[in-house]
Amino acid sequence: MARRIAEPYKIKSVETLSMLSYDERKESLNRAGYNTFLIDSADVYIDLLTDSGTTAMSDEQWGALMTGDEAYAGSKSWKRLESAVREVYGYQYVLPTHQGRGAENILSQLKIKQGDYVPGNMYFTTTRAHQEMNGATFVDIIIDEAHDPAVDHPFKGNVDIGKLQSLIDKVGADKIPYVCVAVTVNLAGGQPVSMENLKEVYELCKAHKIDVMFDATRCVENAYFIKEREDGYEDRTVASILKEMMSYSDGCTMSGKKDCLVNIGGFLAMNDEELYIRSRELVVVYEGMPSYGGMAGRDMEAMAIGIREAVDDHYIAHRIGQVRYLGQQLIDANIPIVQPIGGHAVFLDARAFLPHLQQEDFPAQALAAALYLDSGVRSMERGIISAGRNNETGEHNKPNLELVRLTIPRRVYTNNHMDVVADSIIELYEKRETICGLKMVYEPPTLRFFNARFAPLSENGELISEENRKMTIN
Ligand SMILES: Cc1ncc(COP(=O)(O)O)c(C=O)c1O
Ligand SMILES: N[C@@H](Cc1ccc(O)cc1)C(=O)O
Repeated sequence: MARRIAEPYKIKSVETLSMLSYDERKESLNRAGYNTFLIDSADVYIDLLTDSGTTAMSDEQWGALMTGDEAYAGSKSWKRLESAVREVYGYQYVLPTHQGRGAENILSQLKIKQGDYVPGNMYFTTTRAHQEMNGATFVDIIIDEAHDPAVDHPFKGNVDIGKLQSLIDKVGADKIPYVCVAVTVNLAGGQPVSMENLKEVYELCKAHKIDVMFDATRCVENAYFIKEREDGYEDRTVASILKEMMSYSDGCTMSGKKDCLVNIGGFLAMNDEELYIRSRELVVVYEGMPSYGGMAGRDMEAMAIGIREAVDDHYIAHRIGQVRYLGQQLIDANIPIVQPIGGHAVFLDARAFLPHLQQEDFPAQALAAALYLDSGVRSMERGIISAGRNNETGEHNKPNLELVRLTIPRRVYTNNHMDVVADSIIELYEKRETICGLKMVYEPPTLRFFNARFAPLSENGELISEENRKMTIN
């Protein structure tokens, strides 16, 4: 029998969870326009909206907050953060930003010219928004398998080298300022990229003098999958695998709110001195001095420690193990989820869960709302709403993946919480045909998923027919 792994930490401080009744949850969902982004956190029982900034910090991180150097210039805390990034990721130059999109903004402004193309292994919302705002067209070069939730592939985040080569042949290397490789791929289901693929992409790009910039947001999780799944890496530490991964890139943008184990922060890193000098100019304009970049000294202290804690082999094994613990319960109950289970989240396949709904009825949005109603568990739509509209035609973009993301915060919940989530989803699946679709009643022009509002399509205005409301908690 495989031995089970327990949390590699013990709990020192706790936060009480709120447990609303069905009627209270219904009211809250109504107020939020059936959009889980708009539900008050005080009304949420188990919050799986995101793994971003929701990490529980360690006692060492909390302790280090007191040592933060809040100097406007030349902060000691910045020096400690810079050393951690250099040591753990291996890049030469580092600039702090308030979070990941601060780094994306600067990179996109400096590298992209009107009419350029930025290939990437599936889009991410904020990343693509910055690329497009600077005049580029995003081109998806992920392998086809990534668009099929049911296909099993150990490295579903891989770049399709053929697609990248065709784009270079078609538009020319001088129209491609950089290739953006996400490790892991959030919207594909937290799927990793293999070391072999990273090497191939880097070699092809170098042959055409194209830069490779990683979206390193969940790079430690990616390194762990390489250790587990790729020949020759099983005996290596995650730290050494991570460093090798990063050597196949020219720089990265980083949202520290994920794999740096902090609640806020980010950075832009690179090896090219000229790009660094130009980026430093923009950091001053958008973020602050290059020795704090939108972060307090104490935040930089916490991040320097988090960067090192994240590459602890016990931490990362438990982290991925907990996501898998939830996913496996759903697989065992025949619930359709994206397979294999990814690094930061379990993704429900809403189309297969609610086959009676059309994609225009927003099945993933409806399922996320129904899950909240059933048990107070908050998740996030990652489907047609997140994909937005086509800039030219104004039509909805219709992604193949219509998913509900159950994102597990780092070091926050126990496996008992995962059991509660699994029970609720399994019960919802049993009464799935009683869940109706939604119509959008308010649509913001950009990143609409954050603030859009919806209403149930049923005649009586109920999302789940009342007689079927079976509560996990009340
Ligand atoms: C893959 C990925 N890239 C970039 C970002 C942007 O980071 P931030 O939220 O810190 O701006 C996020 C999360 O938002 C992300 O998940
Ligand atoms: N990156 C974070 C926060 C976020 C969520 C949705 C977005 O589209 C953009 C940002 C996440 O994936 O959860």
